[in-house]
Amino acid sequence: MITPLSLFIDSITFHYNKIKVFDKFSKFISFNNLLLIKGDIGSGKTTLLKLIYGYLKPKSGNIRLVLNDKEIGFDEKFFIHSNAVFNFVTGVIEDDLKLLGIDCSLFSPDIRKKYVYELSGGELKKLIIEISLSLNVKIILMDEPFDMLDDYEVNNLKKLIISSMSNRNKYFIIATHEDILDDISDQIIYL
Ligand SMILES: Nc1ncnc2c1ncn2[C@@H]1O[C@H](COP(=O)(O)OP(=O)(O)OP(=O)(O)O)[C@@H](O)[C@H]1O
Repeated sequence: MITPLSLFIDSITFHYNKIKVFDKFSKFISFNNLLLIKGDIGSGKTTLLKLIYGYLKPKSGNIRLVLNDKEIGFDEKFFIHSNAVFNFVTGVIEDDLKLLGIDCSLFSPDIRKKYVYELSGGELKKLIIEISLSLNVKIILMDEPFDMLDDYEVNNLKKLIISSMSNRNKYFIIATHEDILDDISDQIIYL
């Protein structure tokens, strides 16, 4: 049986210079597999995801993910950017796989020998999602995962998320303006 993951957002305030995104925002949510973050354009979905991951720090308040009474560490999470190019450090896919400590043979030479710029936006997004699933991390955070994917790929990605939730015991926190995952989510934060 899966153990619920708890997200504690305790009175956080965050702003970019003069743009205030969160003002003493609080939320406590416990979920089994999939938490969605939804809201209008510019409502703060990406910012909240980055705060949960730890890319950004709140100016005040605090934010924690807790599993089995233990706070989740930075190395137990993986963040997938809305523009997947930002997930690749070296630009050579094989070198990035090595950096992440991934067995390169899991990926075909046709893919791993390529440079990031040789893949389309959709191909790159699929690749980074496959990479994240092969990592030994519990929690995968995704920012707008369906951008740049066609209908066929959107459905494949949904199937991949469903199978990873049940077979690999992964937790997903996904910021999206799409409704495609609503029916399989445990909880939704609306901003
Ligand atoms: N690096 C930044 N510097 C300044 N302002 C920013 C920065 N990033 C985001 N913002 C502003 O913060 C607010 C929230 O942005 P955020 O990207 O979190 O929203 P979002 O809900 O993810 O938007 P979208 O649906 O368009 O992806 C917006 O008003 C945006 O203009």
